[in-house]
Amino acid sequence: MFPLRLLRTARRVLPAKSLSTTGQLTDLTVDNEGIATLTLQRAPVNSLNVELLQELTTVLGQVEKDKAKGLVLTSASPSVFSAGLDITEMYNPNVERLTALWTSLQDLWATLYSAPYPTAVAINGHAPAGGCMMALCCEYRTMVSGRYTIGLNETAVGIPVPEWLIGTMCKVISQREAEVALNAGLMFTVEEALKVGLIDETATDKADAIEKSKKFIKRFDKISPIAHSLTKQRFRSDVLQPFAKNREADLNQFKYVVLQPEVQELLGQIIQKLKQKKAAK
Ligand SMILES: CCCC/C=C/CC(=O)SCCNC(=O)CCNC(=O)[C@H](O)C(C)(C)COP(=O)(O)OP(=O)(O)OC[C@H]1O[C@@H](n2cnc3c(N)ncnc32)[C@H](O)[C@@H]1OP(=O)(O)O
Repeated sequence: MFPLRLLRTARRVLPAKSLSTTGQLTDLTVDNEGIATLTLQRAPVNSLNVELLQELTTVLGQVEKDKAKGLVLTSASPSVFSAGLDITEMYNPNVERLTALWTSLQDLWATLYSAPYPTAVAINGHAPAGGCMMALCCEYRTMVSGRYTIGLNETAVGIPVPEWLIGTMCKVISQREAEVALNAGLMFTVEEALKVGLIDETATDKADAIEKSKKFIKRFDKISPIAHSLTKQRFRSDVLQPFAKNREADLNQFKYVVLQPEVQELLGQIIQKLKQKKAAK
């Protein structure tokens, strides 16, 4: 039996900006056709800390409650969609905070992946790890052309890719392409991402990416919300259902791995490298 929240029975078309909210770390606006745009705005690189993850999940709940026609996800940064999990949250962590980080990530993934409204993403810059995860949850991906990269590079930072995220990736690109990329933590250029189907189309700039995302959302104008949401749910339930059963084990595995001395050492080196890179700019 599907949870009731996954069924969508009606849309409301609201006046422009009527749902507009500005949280600290995100911004939500709604245009005059009822399409919501959710912008990540945690400078400098939208790295996902506990607060950003929780705010995103709360805002997605609001988009659902207010029956927006659909959602476009994007970022306020000129060159980074999201740098993935905030590495400083995983280095020398407080275990309670580490638990909150992973459970908040699980909540965000489950909420966005099972969103009953149409979702699209305007990827306006780099999208490693958690950035790629958010993009993969959406039904349509447009990425701005440029020297950006996208992919699940978790193994390169010492973290195994969780099963639910492997499942999410394998719904988008072939299992073979996913296995090769995820085992080695490979990132795709925009051209490579288009070739393997990780993104659906390229855009010239952010405005173009948002326009293309909205065009995708408008495809559903003549589709019944209940038909869309239930069909989407049926495509995704084989990833969502095992996740719901294994959340606790998934959390324990993440904490076990992150707290290993060699993973802590690697995370420390990555933080150091990022600092040196900044200093060399
Ligand atoms: C769904 C996840 C499931 C499993 C778990 C996965 C674990 C992870 O997600 S680990 C994170 C993986 N992310 C990365 O490996 C990306 C690391 N960052 C970069 O490669 C680059 O920063 C960038 C390509 C995203 C952007 O490059 P750019 O030149 O524009 O900016 P920088 O000078 O490198 O960085 C600016 C600033 O931001 C800090 N920073 C960058 N990434 C992170 C991060 N992931 N967490 C925390 N902080 C980050 C960087 O240190 C700089 O900070 P300062 O301004 O204070 O020096």
